[in-house]
Amino acid sequence: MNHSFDAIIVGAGQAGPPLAGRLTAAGQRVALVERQLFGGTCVNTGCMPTKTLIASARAAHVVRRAAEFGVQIAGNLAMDMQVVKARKDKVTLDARHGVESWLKGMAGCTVFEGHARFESARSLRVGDALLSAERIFLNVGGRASIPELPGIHEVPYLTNTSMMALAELPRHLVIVGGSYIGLEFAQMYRRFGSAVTVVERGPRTISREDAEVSSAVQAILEREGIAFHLNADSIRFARRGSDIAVGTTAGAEVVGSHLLVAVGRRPNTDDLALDKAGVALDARGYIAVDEQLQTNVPGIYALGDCNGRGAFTHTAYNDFEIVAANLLDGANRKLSERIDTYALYIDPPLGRVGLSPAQARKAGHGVRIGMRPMARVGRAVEKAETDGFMQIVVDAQTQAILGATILGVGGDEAIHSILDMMAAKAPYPVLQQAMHIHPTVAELIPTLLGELKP
Ligand SMILES: Cc1cc2nc3c(=O)[nH]c(=O)nc-3n(C[C@H](O)[C@H](O)[C@H](O)COP(=O)(O)OP(=O)(O)OC[C@H]3O[C@@H](n4cnc5c(N)ncnc54)[C@H](O)[C@@H]3O)c2cc1C
Ligand SMILES: NC(=O)c1ccc[n+]([C@@H]2O[C@H](COP(=O)([O-])OP(=O)(O)OC[C@H]3O[C@@H](n4cnc5c(N)ncnc54)[C@H](O)[C@@H]3O)[C@@H](O)[C@H]2O)c1
Repeated sequence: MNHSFDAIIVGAGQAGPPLAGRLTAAGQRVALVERQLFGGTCVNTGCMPTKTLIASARAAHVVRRAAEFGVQIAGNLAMDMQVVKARKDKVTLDARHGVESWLKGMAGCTVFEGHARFESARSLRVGDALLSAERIFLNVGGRASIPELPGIHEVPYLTNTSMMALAELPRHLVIVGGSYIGLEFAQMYRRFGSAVTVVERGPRTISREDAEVSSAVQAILEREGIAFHLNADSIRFARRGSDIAVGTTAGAEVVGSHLLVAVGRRPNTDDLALDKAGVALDARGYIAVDEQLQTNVPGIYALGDCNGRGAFTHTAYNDFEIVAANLLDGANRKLSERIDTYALYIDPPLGRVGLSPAQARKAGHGVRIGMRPMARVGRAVEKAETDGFMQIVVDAQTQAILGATILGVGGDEAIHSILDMMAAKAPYPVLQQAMHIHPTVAELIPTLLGELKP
């Protein structure tokens, strides 16, 4: 069957559904294709389920510390992993059904459930249906990358996706990959009560961060009892009875009951028949896009994780906003105008915006830096959560705020105070002179700016 539309959207992740909303509201006839779960990674196997599980893990952590706050609890703490999973499943399912029913009830939007493959630059096949349109938007996301490491196919391994079905407490969870996914799961399962070991090939965890952030994060996690094997240059896997042995360095191995592989993600670009449309990939296999998110083929756009220009829900959503504004509102928004920002949801969280000190120096800025341990932040002291530090980097000549790091309680929220000033292109004295609410973490940001050092 042939179907003609004004636009085809492939993928119901973070950019596709809101784009369908804007295009149909503008009177366009839209086809939206989803092959698996509405809401994509964030809703089903990424942000939402992990942050829900992290909330359960934090509850356990707070209970363990109860006596410090004068709260006496009789008996031992016990996790009911069935309840933990059921709570996570409900949050995920509610969100998935919300996206699905929104799209299926959207006037002007026809939903096709199946795998889409290009037949030409203007058409895609989904099962028996051949869809054609002048504009095609790819929001196909990515999946866990599983490299051909020695022995990987001889052992049962988990990814962020299969972790979602786990309803038991691993005796010993070994996590290969010490970055965002690995560290969030590491602390979560340690707090649930598992022994946890992180095996990382590089010399430090979260290697995109400055070394002082990596070491502070590792120290926080080690204090909770998580073991780290860094510089693991002999990663290999073997069965040991019902357990799994993970080779780390020459002659050394870690044996655990469960294995999570979290060594990065790859885009879902290999099964789209992009060659039939002539869409070019970059060297890493991501769909190459210009400042407006358009591919080398006019009329075909790529949004979200599949374009390699961001790897977060907010970057996927921002891609949607740029495309919608340019196509429907006559704007000229550009990808390069957005400011990098994200959080790592260990507890306390790591909030990041813009350049780190090392990145700023590398980019040629003369820098001044404000730095304060959370132990000198009243709000953190009151809450007895004094791990971490806050740090801000400004340009010594222009007074522009270049970036900031808040590793500490409330860091994921407080960082927005700095992000928004950067978006407004305000020089740092504007933020320094703002009166902030006491007692908050953010109230120390003006203080930090009064303590800048070269
Ligand atoms: C464990 C984990 C935790 C995370 N935590 C956070 C976090 O806290 N904060 C944050 O900002 N980001 C987080 N992320 C990243 C975030 O989930 C992703 O950046 C985001 O979901 C990307 O959205 P997207 O729309 O690009 O793609 P996706 O959400 O992956 O959506 C793509 C959709 O396209 C569909 N699809 C693919 N190919 C086809 C095809 N050929 N035909 C039809 N349909 C197709 C897929 O089924 C999928 O539904 C996390 C990721 C993981 C894995
Ligand atoms: N809070 C958040 O926003 C959040 C949370 C989780 C994931 N995410 C997104 O998901 C993406 C993927 O996260 P990730 O942690 O899987 O990947 P990553 O690319 O950030 O890190 C992969 C890690 O695995 C290590 N590694 C690679 N090969 C290895 C090997 N053979 N043996 C041992 N270690 C190896 C790397 O050195 C690196 O530390 C992130 O880029 C992020 O955008 C975001």
